[in-house]
Amino acid sequence: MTDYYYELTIEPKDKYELFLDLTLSLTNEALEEFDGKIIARSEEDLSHIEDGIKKFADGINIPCEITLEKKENIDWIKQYQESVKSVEVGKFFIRPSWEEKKEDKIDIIIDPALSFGSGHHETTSSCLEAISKYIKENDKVLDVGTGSGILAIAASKIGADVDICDTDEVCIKDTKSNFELNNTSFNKSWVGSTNNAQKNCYDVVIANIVADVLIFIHNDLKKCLKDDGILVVSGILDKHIDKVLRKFEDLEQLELIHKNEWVSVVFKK
Ligand SMILES: C[S@@+](CC[C@H](N)C(=O)[O-])C[C@H]1O[C@@H](n2cnc3c(N)ncnc32)[C@H](O)[C@@H]1O
Repeated sequence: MTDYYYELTIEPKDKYELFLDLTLSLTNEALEEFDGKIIARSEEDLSHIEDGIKKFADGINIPCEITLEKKENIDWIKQYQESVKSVEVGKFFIRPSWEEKKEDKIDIIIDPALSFGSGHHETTSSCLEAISKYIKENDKVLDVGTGSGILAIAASKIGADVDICDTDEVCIKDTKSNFELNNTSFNKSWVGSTNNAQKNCYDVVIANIVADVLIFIHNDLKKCLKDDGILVVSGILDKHIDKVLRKFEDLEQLELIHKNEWVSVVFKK
């Protein structure tokens, strides 16, 4: 890509089609037509076309405004990449694949995609803090509502044995490719929720969903936990925290993490 491109704008006051045909015959570039104007863009200088059109307009005595501008080329891919930033949370450094890893942190690569979970959102970063603190090697972990798979990847990088589920099939697909990208693996995956999970099976269950869904699935979340197991629930707006806490009153509350208006809670069964 060159640093500059040329933009030629032709605005004939009459016989528009004639000018259009002539411009088409003079360049191989795609033309834009807008508001009675013909616009050609090229990384090559277009002054020979400007001259030709001027001579033609003078020859047939039709007024025609012609401007040729040299404009700066913008590298849109570079601009987009610069807008996607890495983030450091707990033991983890989450980065897009085009950024360098950080030596003293556990490396997680998540490229922007449709599924939720880049590490920037308060709910995800609170879960990553909880994972840093509560998950140990060989723990059996279930990530409910895995999204991009970021939390499951984090747990697997600590050495946990991870299962994943999400009601959205696309998320399961994205999670699989993100696991490959991170050169790590999970155990089981399914499209669906905690009602399909094995009972009394997990040392840690993480669910970053929303308050209403957490309330709806609260019994299943508890059932799949082992006795003494840890449950991390997240995605709760602070105005809904009381109604969520009421559903988990039978568990011991270990920690409540508040980030802006978002609350996450860590319980022990
Ligand atoms: C806020 S995203 C969390 C993504 C990721 N775990 C993170 O922490 O960034 C919530 C995810 O939960 C999924 N989800 C919604 N309802 C669910 C349910 N009842 N059971 C399982 N997953 C659900 C959504 O499809 C979405 O991918």
